[in-house]
Amino acid sequence: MAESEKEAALPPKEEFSEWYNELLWMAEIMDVRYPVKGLYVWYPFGFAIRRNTYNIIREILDNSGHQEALFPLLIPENEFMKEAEHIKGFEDEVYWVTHGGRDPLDIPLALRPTSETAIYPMYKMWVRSHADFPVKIYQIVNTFRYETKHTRPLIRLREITSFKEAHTVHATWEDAEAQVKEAIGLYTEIYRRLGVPVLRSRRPDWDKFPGADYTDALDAVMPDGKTLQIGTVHHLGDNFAKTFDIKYEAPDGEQRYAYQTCYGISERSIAATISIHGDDKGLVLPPEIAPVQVVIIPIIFKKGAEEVLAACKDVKERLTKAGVRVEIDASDLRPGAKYYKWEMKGVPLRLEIGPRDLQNNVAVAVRRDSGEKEQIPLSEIEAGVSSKFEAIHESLYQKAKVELENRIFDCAELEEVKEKIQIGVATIPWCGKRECGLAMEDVIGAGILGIPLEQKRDKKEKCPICGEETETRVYVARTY
Ligand SMILES: Nc1ncnc2c1ncn2[C@@H]1O[C@H](COS(=O)(=O)NC(=O)[C@@H](N)CS)[C@@H](O)[C@H]1O
Ligand SMILES: [Zn+2]
Repeated sequence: MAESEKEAALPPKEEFSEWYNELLWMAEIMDVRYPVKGLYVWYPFGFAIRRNTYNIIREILDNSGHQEALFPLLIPENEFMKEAEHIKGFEDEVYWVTHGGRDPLDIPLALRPTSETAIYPMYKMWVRSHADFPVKIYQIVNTFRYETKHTRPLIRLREITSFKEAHTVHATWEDAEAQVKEAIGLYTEIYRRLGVPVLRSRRPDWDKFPGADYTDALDAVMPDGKTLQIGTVHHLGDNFAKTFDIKYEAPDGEQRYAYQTCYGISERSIAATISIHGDDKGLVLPPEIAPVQVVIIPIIFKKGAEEVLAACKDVKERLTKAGVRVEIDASDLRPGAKYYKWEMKGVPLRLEIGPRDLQNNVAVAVRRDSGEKEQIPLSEIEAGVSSKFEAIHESLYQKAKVELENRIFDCAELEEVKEKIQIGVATIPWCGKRECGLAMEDVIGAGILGIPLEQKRDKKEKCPICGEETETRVYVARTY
């Protein structure tokens, strides 16, 4: 895209919605002009962020006993329609393929909105004995949901292009429960690697995944105070095992229904990372996912230009050998225009090298997140750069954690909740009864997000609806 096309300025971040849309375009992450609502195009730069992010997800899953596989996109209607709860949950969202060429298909095929009904008929054939457990398989695919709410790139798509879904099988309800806990831990670690702090909570029963016993979720708090569900872990009980007849031979020779979990992350992981770390100048990327981690800017004067360029090339070679993704910007743009361009793209570290720096045998390192400038001796450039990366990641994560803490408000009554959820997440006591929860949502005009997974139950308070004593507080928030 020509530089001139992007002369439009990036709005300030506090105009979050406009900032977000403009940034996806100016940093060349997504092109939203594709002529189907809810479908968007990954630019190469954005796609590199996706690749680096999903490398982290794969690493963490593969190192915890998961295996990656791949199941078909199209699901025959008779399989899709088997689990009543699941259907109810997805009936209005599923796309159907009804023709092959001009011939109507005798069995319509669903485009997977999620893959339980594609995978579990196969699990029925694969699972034989308790010795087969735990099955821990995941796939990273595109899924399709006919979302009727407002679609948004990376946040609410009709084609979810980066849907990582894990589907596990176990002998007992308790084993599945332990797997849910492991998955929550793995997701928390994935988000720590992205510098994104999360709220972890159990969704209220009326908000759980269709066909699940319960749903635990990870939410990020976005700069506008709304929460974004960036990961969910579902305990499926033996509901799907009964529907798809997934049985195993127990040690005592008995045939038993299996217990299952499933858990998913989508490109919302990237939406949260961009939104939480970005600033008025554009992207601020955690080094591990930045497509360009270091940009070298030669400071050229007539005298000594060759030496400077030669030194820049040498630094680039050494950093490349050390596994760093590095570019030299030797274009004829003015230095200020170069800084603008690479700051927009969130390059974590800029190295400036001019004739004086050469005399002192240093490069000037400028951090994208803090703007801090520091000289690094050229002889230690690899170690210097990698320690800068660690400092940047740690500082991004700490800053985001403080920001999150500042957006959680313990409220005493519902009126205060209504006010606080305009800027963040409120907590309020809840007796746990459905009618009180739904009544609360009516009064507040927003949903109960969930019961925090780690909750200090140290004092008795009163449910604001029925007055019953309770030790439980819930998160309440506006959500995407
Ligand atoms: N329309 C959408 N666009 C982008 N991400 C979405 C969309 N719908 C859901 N997601 C993300 O996908 C995650 C998993 O979706 S889900 O419905 O909660 N769970 C499942 O589908 C289960 N089968 C686990 S994979 C959600 O937590 C949310 O982060
Ligand atoms: Zn109550």
